[in-house]
Amino acid sequence: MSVMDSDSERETRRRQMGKVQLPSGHPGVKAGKIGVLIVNLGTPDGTDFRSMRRYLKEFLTDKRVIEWPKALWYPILFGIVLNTRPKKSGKAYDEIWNRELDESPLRTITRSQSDKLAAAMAGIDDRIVVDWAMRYGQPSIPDKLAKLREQGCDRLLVFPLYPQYSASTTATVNDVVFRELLKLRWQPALRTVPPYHDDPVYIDALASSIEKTLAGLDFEPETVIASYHGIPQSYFRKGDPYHCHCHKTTRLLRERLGWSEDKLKITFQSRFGPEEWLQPYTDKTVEAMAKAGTRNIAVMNPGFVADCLETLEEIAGEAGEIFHENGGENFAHIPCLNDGDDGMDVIRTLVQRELSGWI
Ligand SMILES: C=CC1=C(C)c2cc3[nH]c(cc4nc(cc5[nH]c(cc1n2)c(C)c5CCC(=O)O)C(CCC(=O)O)=C4C)c(C)c3C=C
Ligand SMILES: [Fe+2]
Ligand SMILES: [Fe+2]
Repeated sequence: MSVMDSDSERETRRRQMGKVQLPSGHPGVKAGKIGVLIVNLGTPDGTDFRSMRRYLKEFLTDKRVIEWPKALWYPILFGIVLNTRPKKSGKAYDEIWNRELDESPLRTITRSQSDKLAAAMAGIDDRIVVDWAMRYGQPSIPDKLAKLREQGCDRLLVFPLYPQYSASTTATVNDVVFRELLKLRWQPALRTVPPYHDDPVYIDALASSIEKTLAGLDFEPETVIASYHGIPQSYFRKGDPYHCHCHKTTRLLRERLGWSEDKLKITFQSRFGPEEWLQPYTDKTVEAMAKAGTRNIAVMNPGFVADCLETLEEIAGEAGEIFHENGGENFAHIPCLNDGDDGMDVIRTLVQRELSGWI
């Protein structure tokens, strides 16, 4: 027995261990566990056209992601995007696919983060059950919520793995969780992890990852670019705090490293569709810097908790090519925090903090 001491908790534990005889006709009752569900964006099951189309359809029909009215967006989505994009995106995923496990790196890394978090939490409170899910694709949030409930979790902490809040990422994870709870008679008590863009544990982990990567390079970057996934300008104008969160992370990181604005620049990547997105754009910045005579750069992705298509293919691959094609000499990609010690320290610290009062 670890921290469980009250009579009702002891009773719950006895019930879980099968020591309590329920009266006949009484439905099975499982309770007393605390679920922690970490959630990242999503992943196709394969790089083939059908898998890619299924994944993109789920993703791009989410009203939080594409805010255009259905009457305008669906003819474009079903008439053009879902006929062309699956092939193009499938090719890009092919370049980074984890062939050993036949899955995307995002799925591999998220599962490992969950396993490592489970191991860390087991030493803290044995009622905690850790699991992971994807907002789009598999394993789905509804399936994992059902599994946690079946295991007796009557308290739930959901962790959308996005340091900077955006309606297109954080809110859409929470939406699915809230919608699922609507269906339950016996709902778990619910908490969600808030954005942590300015948390010292996160800023320290980023600084340490920069320092470690730079120490292993055979060149010194004149500039390090902090490249974040973009969102349309219109979302920002409607009040999404994402832009401010990205800027604050970058400013705190600069202060922590003692660097100037020229040494650590902020940019936004992964534009999609015809709208104007947050600027400056990463690809245009890398091109302009190379053309203007910068020879050595490194790019990091502080907004991504795990390496994925957007960091491995778009930045380590494409942005590196753009830099070299325009006269740049040395380009390095600083890996995401992933399941390394610094990254796990961030996840574990936040989970432990948000569970306070429950453990
Ligand atoms: C309007 C479209 C999109 C918005 C808004 C958007 C916001 C957003 N996305 C991430 C993180 C990731 N996005 C990823 C892939 C991806 N993103 C979009 C579109 C929007 N994203 C598309 C169409 C795709 C699919 C890939 C492609 O076809 O290009 C991923 C990678 C997933 C993987 O398996 O590797 C991540 C992660 C953030 C953080 C964000 C807003 C803040
Ligand atoms: Fe995206
Ligand atoms: Fe802002």
